[in-house]
Amino acid sequence: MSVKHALSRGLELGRSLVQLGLFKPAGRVAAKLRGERLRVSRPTRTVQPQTFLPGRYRFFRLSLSGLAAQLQSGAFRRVAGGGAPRNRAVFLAFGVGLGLIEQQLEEDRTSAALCQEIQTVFRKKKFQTPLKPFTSGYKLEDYVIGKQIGKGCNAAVYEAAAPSGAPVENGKYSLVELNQKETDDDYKKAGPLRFPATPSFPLAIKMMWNIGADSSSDAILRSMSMELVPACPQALTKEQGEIALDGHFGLVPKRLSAHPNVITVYRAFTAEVPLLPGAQEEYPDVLPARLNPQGLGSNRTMFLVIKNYPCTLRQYLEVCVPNRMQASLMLLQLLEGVDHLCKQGIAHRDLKSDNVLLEFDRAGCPRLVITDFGCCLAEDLGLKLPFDSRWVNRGGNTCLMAPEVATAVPGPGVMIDYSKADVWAVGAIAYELFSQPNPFYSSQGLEGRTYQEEQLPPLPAAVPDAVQLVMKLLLRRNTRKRPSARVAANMLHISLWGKRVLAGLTGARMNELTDWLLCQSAVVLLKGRGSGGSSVEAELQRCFLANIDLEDLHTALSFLMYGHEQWKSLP
Ligand SMILES: Nc1ncnc2c1ncn2[C@@H]1O[C@H](COP(=O)(O)OP(=O)(O)OP(=O)(O)O)[C@@H](O)[C@H]1O
Repeated sequence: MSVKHALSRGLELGRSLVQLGLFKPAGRVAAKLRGERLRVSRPTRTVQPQTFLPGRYRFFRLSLSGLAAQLQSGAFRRVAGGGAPRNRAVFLAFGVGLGLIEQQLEEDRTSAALCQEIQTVFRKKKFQTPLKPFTSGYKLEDYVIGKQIGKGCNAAVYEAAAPSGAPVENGKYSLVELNQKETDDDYKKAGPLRFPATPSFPLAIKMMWNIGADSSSDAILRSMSMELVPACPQALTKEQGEIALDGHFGLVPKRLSAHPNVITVYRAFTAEVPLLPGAQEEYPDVLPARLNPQGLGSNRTMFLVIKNYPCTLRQYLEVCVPNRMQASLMLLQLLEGVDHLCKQGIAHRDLKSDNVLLEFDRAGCPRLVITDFGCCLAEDLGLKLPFDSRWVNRGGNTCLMAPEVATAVPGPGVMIDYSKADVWAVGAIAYELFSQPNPFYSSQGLEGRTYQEEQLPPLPAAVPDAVQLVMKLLLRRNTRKRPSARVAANMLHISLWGKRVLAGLTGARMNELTDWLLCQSAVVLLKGRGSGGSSVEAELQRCFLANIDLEDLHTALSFLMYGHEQWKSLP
C-alpha cells in the first residue's frame, strides 16, 4: 500500500469518527470533513468501525479506540493542517491497518459466499428417514408385537412389525417395507457381533406407562408431549395432531426436523394398554386395574413407533472396544446430533449412553441416534429455563448434569441456560467411547457441581490430540470457554479430514481453507454418487458441509491453534 493511499485511508477514518461523534473538528477541517462517510465493506453502505469488525480483528479494534483517543485530544486537527510527523506516522500505521482489514474482509466475503453456496448445495438434499410413505399404522392392531427389548423408568419397548399382508392403501407401502433390505444388510455386516436385532421386526413400539394422566387422548398427548418432539410430520393422525398442536395450554412441543443422528418417531397414537409379554412380571404396578387389580396405571396410554435398533450405545460398549477412528466418528455423531437440537432450540437434558441407540453401516461402523426425549426442554423461550422454584425440573440425568445446571440456585428472575449443557454431557460420554470409565458416574468420584478441571482423568496417549483437546474443552466449567456443539464438531471434522489445513495452521490463509472446503465438497458429492453414499463417514461429511459457517469454522481453527495453550494456562 502506498503512503498516499495509507494517509487517505487514515483521513477516511477521521470522517467516520466525526460521524460517530467521537471527534468534533472545527473550522477548515470541519468543513472538509462534514457530511462524508467511511465506506469499507460495500460501497453503498456505511459501516461503523466498532461494529463491522468481527472478533478476530480485535487487534485493529483496539487500534481504533487508541486512535479515537488521539483524535479527541486534537491530534487530528494538526495532521489535517499540515501535521506533526508523529501524527502522520500514526495515520500511516492506521491506514496500513485499515488496508489489511479491508484485504481480510474481502477474503472473508469471498469465503463466506463460498460457504453459503456449499451450504445450499448440501442442504438441498434433505435427510430422509428410511420410511417409505404409507398411510396406515395409527392403531395397535396394525402391528405384530414381538418380545420385549428394553425397559426404562417410563416405558417398555417391544419389537414390532406390520403383518406382511397389511392392506396397502392407495398404492402406498405398508410399514413392513421399512428399509428392510438395508436392515438385513447392515445386520450381516455387523461382523462377529450378534446383537439381538431381528430383521423380521424392523420396528420398535415404545409403550409409555400412564400413571398420571387420565385416559383421554387429549390428556395423554399433553402429559407425554415431549416424546413427540422427534415425531415426523405424519406421526399423528390429523385429529390427534390437532389435539397435540393446539397451543391452548402452552404445552405444545417444538418438532425436530429429521437428522441422521436423532431418532425419528414414525407414528404416535393412543390405545388401551394390552397385556404384552412379561408385563405381569416386569411392570405389574403400572398396569391398569383391568389387567392387574393392584395396578395404578390408566386404561389407555401412548404408543410410539420407531425403528428397531440392534442395541444401545451402553450395550455396545460393554462388549466392544471401538478403534480410534470409530470412537472419533461416534463422538462426532453425538456432536452433530446435539448441534441439530441446539439449532432448533431444543435441549435433550438426559444424554447418557442408554439414551443413544446404535446400528451399523455397510462397513460395520457404528451409526448413532439420540433417543428418549421425555425430559427435553422444547419451549418457546428457547434454551433458557426460568428457575424460580426448586420444584422446576432441571432434567433427567443428575450424574451427567452440566455444572451451570447442577449449581443453579432457584430464585426470582433466575434462568438456566441449557445452550451448552448437552454438549458438556457429550464430553463426559466421550470417555466411554474411548473405553475409559466415565468420571462422572458416582463410582468414579467426580460431580458436575464441584469438580475442578484439573481433576479430569488423563486420557490414554492413543486418543488423538484433537479429540483430547475437544474433550477437555467440552468439560470446561465456564460456558463461555466451552465450545458449542457446532464448533467442537468442526474441530473434529478438520482434524479428521483436513490434515493439510491443520498442518499449515500457523500461517493458515483463507484461500487454503476455501480450497480444502471445495475439495471436500467435490469428494462428498462424488461419494454420494458411488457406493459409499450411505456410510457414516459420508453422512458426517455431508452434515459438516450443510452446516458450514465461516465464523464457527474460524472459532474451531483458533481452538485447534491455541486451545492447548489456553488449557495449560488455566489457573
Ligand atoms: N428403538 C429401539 N430399538 C431398540 N431398543 C430400544 C429402542 N428404544 C428403546 N430401546 C430399549 O429400551 C430401553 C428403554 O427405552 P427408553 O430409554 O426410551 O425408555 P424410558 O422409560 O423413556 O427411559 P428412561 O428410564 O431413560 O426415562 C432403552 O434403554 C433400550 O434398551
